[in-house]
Amino acid sequence: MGHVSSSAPFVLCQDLVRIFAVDGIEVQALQGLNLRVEAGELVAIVGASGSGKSTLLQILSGLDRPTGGSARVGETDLIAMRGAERVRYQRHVVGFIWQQTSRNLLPYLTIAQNIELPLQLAGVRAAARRRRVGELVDLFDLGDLTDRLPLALSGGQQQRAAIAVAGANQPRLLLADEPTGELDEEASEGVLAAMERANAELGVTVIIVTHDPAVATHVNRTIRIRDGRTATEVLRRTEIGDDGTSSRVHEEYAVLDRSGRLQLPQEYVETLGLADRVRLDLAADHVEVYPGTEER
Ligand SMILES: Nc1ncnc2c1ncn2[C@@H]1O[C@H](COP(=O)(O)OP(=O)(O)OP(=O)(O)O)[C@@H](O)[C@H]1O
Repeated sequence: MGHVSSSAPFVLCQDLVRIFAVDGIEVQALQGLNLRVEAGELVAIVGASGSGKSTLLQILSGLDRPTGGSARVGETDLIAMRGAERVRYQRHVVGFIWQQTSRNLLPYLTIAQNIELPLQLAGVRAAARRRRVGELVDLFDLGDLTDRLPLALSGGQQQRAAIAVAGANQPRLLLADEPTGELDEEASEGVLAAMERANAELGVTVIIVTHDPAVATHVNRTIRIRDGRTATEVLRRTEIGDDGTSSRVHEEYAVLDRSGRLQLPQEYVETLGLADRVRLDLAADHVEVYPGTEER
């Protein structure tokens, strides 16, 4: 295994390719995707249906293996890892929250028992388990719900409990696939706030895959995937105006891959009717892109 410099990001995917073969037909779910996430970040991954978001999460969770490229989380090489290391990775490094609320919790265990189970499986002693369950119940406002079965909870409450379960063993990376997909707006807000709390209080790096535009206000970086590649990123930061008031500013960036490739936003392409080839001009401090066929 190669040496990892201390400046490497916590999550690093390079040129990730995932090809599925169905009935002899190949589907390229990921076509050279690049992703960097620093330790402690809270990011969202958005993109149209079929753009490869779930495929990426399956690879990061250790459930699936890419066809090509490299993927690393902390010290773990997700492509090289084998049996025992894969199990250790899934139990201790990543936590996962599914869209289907019913898939995250065992229906015949109470909320407290659900949170305790991963601790039991990890061999945590009874006293420490009780203490940890108490902390998670407080952190995610589950106090009145601990003795209930999952089906006696609302969808939003179930997802908050799912975050507590996923965070029980102090994972370093929390992955959520459409965690608000089955929820109304108010319940979604509660779940996204709980993801923020997990990030801030448990210090876990969080990646949320979603269609939900509301997520943008809860994260500092939104990564848009198109056709299995990273297309653009929106960074959110606080700007202090001349009058001293602060406001949140969103800035959109196109992502340049290691080979210098870039996806232009679809609306630019359509507005200027760009197709096949474009003409590039290098100016002193920027690059200009012109429709290739037009006489100028
Ligand atoms: N196990 C599989 N077998 C065959 N094809 C697959 C498999 N998983 C995903 N695909 C295909 O790969 C592409 C990307 O799928 P993926 O589920 O990653 O997209 P997505 O962005 O998560 O979409 P959605 O938002 O609808 O969940 C799609 O064309 C999909 O049909």
